Amino acid sequence: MMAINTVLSVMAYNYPTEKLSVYVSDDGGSDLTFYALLEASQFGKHWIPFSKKFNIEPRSPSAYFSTKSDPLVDNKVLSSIKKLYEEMEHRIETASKLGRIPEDIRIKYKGFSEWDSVSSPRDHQTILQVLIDRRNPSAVDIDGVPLPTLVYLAREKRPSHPHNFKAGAMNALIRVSSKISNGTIILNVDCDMSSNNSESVRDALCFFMDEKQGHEIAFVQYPQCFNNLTQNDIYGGALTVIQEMEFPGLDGFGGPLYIGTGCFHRRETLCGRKYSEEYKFEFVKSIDNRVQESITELDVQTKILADCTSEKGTEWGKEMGLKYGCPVEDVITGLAIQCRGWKSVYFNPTRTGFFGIAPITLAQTLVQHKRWSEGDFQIILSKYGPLSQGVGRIKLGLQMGYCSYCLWAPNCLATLYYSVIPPLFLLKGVSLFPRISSPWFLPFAYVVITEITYSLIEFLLSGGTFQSWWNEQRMWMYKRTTSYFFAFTDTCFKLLGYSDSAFEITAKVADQDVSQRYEKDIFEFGNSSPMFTILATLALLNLFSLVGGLNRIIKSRDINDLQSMFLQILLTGIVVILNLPLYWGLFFRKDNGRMPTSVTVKSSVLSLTACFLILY
Ligand SMILES: O=c1ccn([C@@H]2O[C@H](COP(=O)(O)OP(=O)(O)O[C@H]3O[C@H](CO)[C@@H](O)[C@H](O)[C@H]3O)[C@@H](O)[C@H]2O)c(=O)[nH]1
Ligand SMILES: [Mn+2]
Repeated sequence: MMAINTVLSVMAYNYPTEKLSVYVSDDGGSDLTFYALLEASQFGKHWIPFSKKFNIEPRSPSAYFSTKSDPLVDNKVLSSIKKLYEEMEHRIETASKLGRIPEDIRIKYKGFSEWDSVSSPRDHQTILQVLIDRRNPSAVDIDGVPLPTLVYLAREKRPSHPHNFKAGAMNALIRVSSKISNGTIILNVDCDMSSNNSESVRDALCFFMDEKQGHEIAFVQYPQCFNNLTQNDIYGGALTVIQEMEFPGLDGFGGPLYIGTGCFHRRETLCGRKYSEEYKFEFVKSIDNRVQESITELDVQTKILADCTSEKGTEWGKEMGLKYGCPVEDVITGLAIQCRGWKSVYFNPTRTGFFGIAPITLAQTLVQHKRWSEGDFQIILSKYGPLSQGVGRIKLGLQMGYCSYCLWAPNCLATLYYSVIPPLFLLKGVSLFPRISSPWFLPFAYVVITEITYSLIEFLLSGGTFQSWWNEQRMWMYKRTTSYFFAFTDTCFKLLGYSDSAFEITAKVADQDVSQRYEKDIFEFGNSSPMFTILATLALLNLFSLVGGLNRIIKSRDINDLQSMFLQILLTGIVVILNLPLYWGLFFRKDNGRMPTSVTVKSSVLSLTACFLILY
């Protein structure tokens, strides 16, 4: 349902339907997805004219039905379309509960027969189905207006061939679409990211078609916004500062990063074309570049393009399309495009362009950030990095901008050091920082105060609240000590040739009680990931050190001790306060989202051992 809401939202853009084609890549290779899409193509015949007639926003049906009622929409029409939607939803959900397609439908559409030869999602032939073909005169909505083309693609997958994750899927789509509609501009969205603004296509085109500067622009990136964030945003999912401060900043140095979704690309640039001054694209001439072959011929010719062997001996994944071998295919591809001389644009209109789904558990968030920081770190180490290929090709400011993300992973070292060494030495009674009365205390005080004030001001100016800033500080620490740490070590192993990096998909569905806890801003631990053991060990280590250290100082009744230990007490104290929800999860919670007992035991043993080792 989520995916077809995305599809319907982009099919209903305010844009001439005969110039709009929608391609769905199903890397799961599931007949249920195909079935859902088939249903969506039928429902679209009602939905598209409805949304245009009443000019509704947003155009994802589920998002629209959950908004406040719109006085301009005829109630009778609304309830009938809502009924159609709910019936469709019911059919799709029944089919997915049963795990199979109703027999009558299966017989009616010959497309389903493709699945007779599918043995598993990772081992099947290419399945390409044109669900709505605009060359077909009967492909019209209930008012007789042509519908946008709709294509389903499950590229071939064989265990013997690397499929290259999302980048591989995108490249297959680029090739297949070049044979069917060959649009000049490609918008790419994740399956969970629906359009929230029906003008986005026209808006983006304004940049590309600008008479003075349009020809320099390779892609127009919208911010990645989420509509499932909670008020206090305990997992820092809003990425507030990145979207509101950093990306606009990068825009001034040649343009933002490509972040994989909500992005309009020039097809040609994405396929590897270099920028040149003389090159001016003629939009008018190229309007009718659709392919004229009949659908059956097309099918055979086009299908091959999504086969495993179609990339053999080509530049796909290297100089053409999205690059392979990096967990953040988007960022590395965008950087390569900018290094070829192109600019990008960051566009953040008042009416949000797209809404996606942010991870709703701590584990998902940390895994996502592991992928990001690992990918970004690999970029800087590769020959395509901002400090290698980027030198002289992009502006210094942009190089620095890329570096601030690419160096996330090695940043774990400093954070791990500060969350282990100062507390342990506090416990032992060894002072590591200057005492308050010393002039050397000033630089430390300066750094602490300015860093905190700056980050708070930046956060508030970006539209965040104090509470969510505080929560973000916790996530800052958690990401550095786990996601970035694993990303760093995995990359080192990879360099030594021990492992390979993959794209771990962010979960899109959750148990009801998980979602409920998320909505109440209650931390979700609930699994025994090694990341949680690290977090719990560090939290306990700081707690024991703080208690032990303060105890020693109080007993000694010496003000000098307090003076010389002040910074260590402050640091350890902040870590402990930030970790309050974690202690709660370790010792007091009874629900399924608490820390598993195994983590409690492991982390207690580890932290106590560290404390004993330093003491004795
Ligand atoms: O083998 C794969 C893996 C992923 N995907 C698709 O890639 C998209 C993004 O995957 P998701 O699991 O939602 O990852 P996120 O962490 O949310 O992705 C963010 O980070 C990625 C780079 O790491 C970018 O590509 C995404 O656009 C960006 O939203 C989804 O539509 C997936 O269906 C594939 O098609 N094939
Ligand atoms: Mn996602």
